[in-house]
Amino acid sequence: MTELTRDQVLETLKTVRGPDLDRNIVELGMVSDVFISDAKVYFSITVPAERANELEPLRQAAERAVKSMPGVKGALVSLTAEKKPGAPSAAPAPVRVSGQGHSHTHPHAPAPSAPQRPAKQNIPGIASIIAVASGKGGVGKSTTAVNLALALKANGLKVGILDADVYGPSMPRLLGITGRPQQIENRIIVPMENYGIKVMSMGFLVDEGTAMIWRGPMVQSALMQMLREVAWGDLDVLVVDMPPGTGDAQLTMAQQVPLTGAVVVSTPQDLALIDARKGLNMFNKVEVPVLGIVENMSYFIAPDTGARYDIFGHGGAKAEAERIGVPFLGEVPLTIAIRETSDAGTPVVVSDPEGPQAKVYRQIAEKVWLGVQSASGRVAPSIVFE
Ligand SMILES: Nc1ncnc2c1ncn2[C@@H]1O[C@H](COP(=O)(O)OP(=O)(O)OP(=O)(O)O)[C@@H](O)[C@H]1O
Repeated sequence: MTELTRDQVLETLKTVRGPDLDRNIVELGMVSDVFISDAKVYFSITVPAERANELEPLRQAAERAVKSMPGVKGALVSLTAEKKPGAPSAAPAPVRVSGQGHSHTHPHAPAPSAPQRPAKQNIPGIASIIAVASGKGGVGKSTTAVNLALALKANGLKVGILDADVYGPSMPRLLGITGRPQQIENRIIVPMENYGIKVMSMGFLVDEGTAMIWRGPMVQSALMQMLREVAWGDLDVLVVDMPPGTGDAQLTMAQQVPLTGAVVVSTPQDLALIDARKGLNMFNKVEVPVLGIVENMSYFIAPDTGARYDIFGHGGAKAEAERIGVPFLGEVPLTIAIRETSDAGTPVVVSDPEGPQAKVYRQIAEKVWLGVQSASGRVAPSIVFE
C-alpha cells in the first residue's frame, strides 16, 4: 500500500463544508497543519469561540471523513478557538483556591485564612484522596489519572485507583485487568491489583458494553460502596478518576468524597479551558483545594523524527493557571506511545519508565504530592523524586 500523504488528507477534507456552506474547510483556511504518524492523522480546525458547540458536528464530520480513507487507522481532530486580534482575554473566574497561599515562591503553602472544610468521614487506612477531573470528556483525564497513580507508586507510595467514571469506566482496560473482584465477609470487596496498585472500578462488576442506566442516587451509592466497602488496606494516596464534566453528579461526588485535593486536566484549546474553568469553580464551591492543572495533548511529538509541533495551541492551560493563581503541574505531549500503551493496558509509566513521557508524569506526581502534603497540613516525607 502506498503511504498516506497530507495532500490526500487535505483532498478528503475538501469534501467537508464549512459552517456557512459556501466553501469547504480547507479553502476557508480552517485546517491546521496535518500530521500523519503510523497511519493516524492529527490536525485541528479553527473556529470562532462563540460557535464552538454549534460546530461540534463539523469536527465529527471531518474526523469521520478522514477515518474512512483507505489506510487510515485513526484520526484525532480538535477544535481550536479563533482569537480575535486585540480582543481581551476572558475575565478570569473568581476561583478561590484553598490551601495554596499567595506566595510566588511556594505556591503550596497553606493560606492562614483557608476556609474550614466541612468534616467528611475519612476512610480508615487511606491517608489522602486526589480527584482527577476534567471539564469535559475526551481530554485524557483517565490516561492522566492512571499514569499519575503509577508515577506516585514508582516513587514508593502505596497507591490505589478508584474509577468513579461509572458511565464509562476505563481502568480495567488501561491497567489490563480482567475478571471479577472477590467478595469477603460483610459485602467487603477485595480490590483488583496490577503494577502494584489496587484498583476498583464499576467495569469489574458489569460486562463491558452492558448499557447501564444510572440515576443520580444509584451513582452515589455505587461510588460510596466502591469507596467504603472495599478492602483498600493502608494507602498513602487514592487517586479517583472522576466522571467528565461539572454537572450535579460530579458536584455531589466532590462533596461526598473526603478529597484532599483535585487535579484538573485540560487540553490547551481555549474551548477546553472554558470547561476546565468550570471544573475549578466546582471544586472551589465545595472547598476542595485545587492541586493544579495538567495540560494534556499539549504539543505533538512526531514519532519518526522526534520533532515537536505546537498545533494545539500549547501553553493555554499554563496561562490560565497563572491567571487564576493555581499551580501549573505540567505539559503532557500528544504521542503515539501514550495512546498505544494505554490501549494495550501497559501505561507508559510502567512500559517505558525511563522514557520522556514517564518523566513528565513523574514530575507532575512530584508537584501533586507536594500539594497533597501542604493541603493536608503535613510536612512532605522524604520521598526522593528524580
Ligand atoms: N497525551 C496523549 N497522547 C496521545 N493520546 C492520548 C493522550 N492522552 C490521552 N490520549 C488518548 O485520548 C483518548 C481519550 O483519553 P482518555 O480516555 O484518557 O480521556 P478522558 O478524558 O478520560 O475521556 P472520557 O471523558 O471519555 O472518560 C484515548 O484514546 C487516549 O489513549
